Amino acid sequence: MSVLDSIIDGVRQDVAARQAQRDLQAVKELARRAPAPLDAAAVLRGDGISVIAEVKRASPSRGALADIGDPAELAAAYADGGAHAISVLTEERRFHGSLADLDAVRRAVSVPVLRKDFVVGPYQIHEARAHGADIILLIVAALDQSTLTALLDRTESLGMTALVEVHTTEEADRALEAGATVIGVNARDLKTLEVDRDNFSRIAPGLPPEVVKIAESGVRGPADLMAYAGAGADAVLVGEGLVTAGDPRVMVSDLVAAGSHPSCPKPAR
Ligand SMILES: O=C(O)c1ccccc1NCC(=O)[C@H](O)[C@H](O)COP(=O)(O)O
Repeated sequence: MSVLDSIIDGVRQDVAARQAQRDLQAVKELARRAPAPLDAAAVLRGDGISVIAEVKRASPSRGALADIGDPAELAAAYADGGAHAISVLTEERRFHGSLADLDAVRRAVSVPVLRKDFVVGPYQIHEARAHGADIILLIVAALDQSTLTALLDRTESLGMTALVEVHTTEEADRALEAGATVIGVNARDLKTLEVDRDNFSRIAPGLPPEVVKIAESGVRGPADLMAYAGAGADAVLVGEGLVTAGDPRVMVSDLVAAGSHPSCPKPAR
């Protein structure tokens, strides 16, 4: 079984357990009562290269990454450093995340918040909204085409932004066919877990100019952000580099400064 398949297997079990406690209608009702979502796509396509800073406790490739302490404090430090959005891993078994982390981060920051998980059905989208998320991750490799399209439509019907993640040009074509307007190219191969930053420059130039392009994984400092910017990124998503940094606020601030420097390339629209 591949790493992705085994993660999805656990996620399906965990979603079923939560749904047995609180059914879809109840979660939809909580989502309806949540404050309106922020326009994350507008934030991410703004001036300069946007930085999405991730609350990431552990990963399948590295195991435990850092004792991040209070996720609210970490997220507040990211926002203080100028992060344009915060990503929160909520998958429990391999990333040690939780919906409690999402709640804590939502309360701590006013920038858009991404629920980063392995979405397999509509329940998790309403759940994300109920917990205050503005953005949801949809991984093309984990979804058949009709499910991807239905989940994208469901996300947009709730006023949220779907970040559709691809790893290959074929997946990018599927994302576009489904109607994705915000596409993340992940440098981490989901089979080998190897990070290849050049994956972005192989795929992003083939995406339409109006699509918001996010370079995911492998950013360890401003030079990586600049390289992604040169290949057409509107935004970068950074996890491990930040949670293992001595001072995450300073590292975010260095990334934001690099991404807004006049010498930093920005995609022409
Ligand atoms: O991080 C992993 O090991 C991983 C393994 C399998 C599926 C997804 C995985 N990571 C999720 C992500 O996409 C990253 O958390 C995100 O892009 C940030 O990457 P990084 O800055 O390299 O931590």
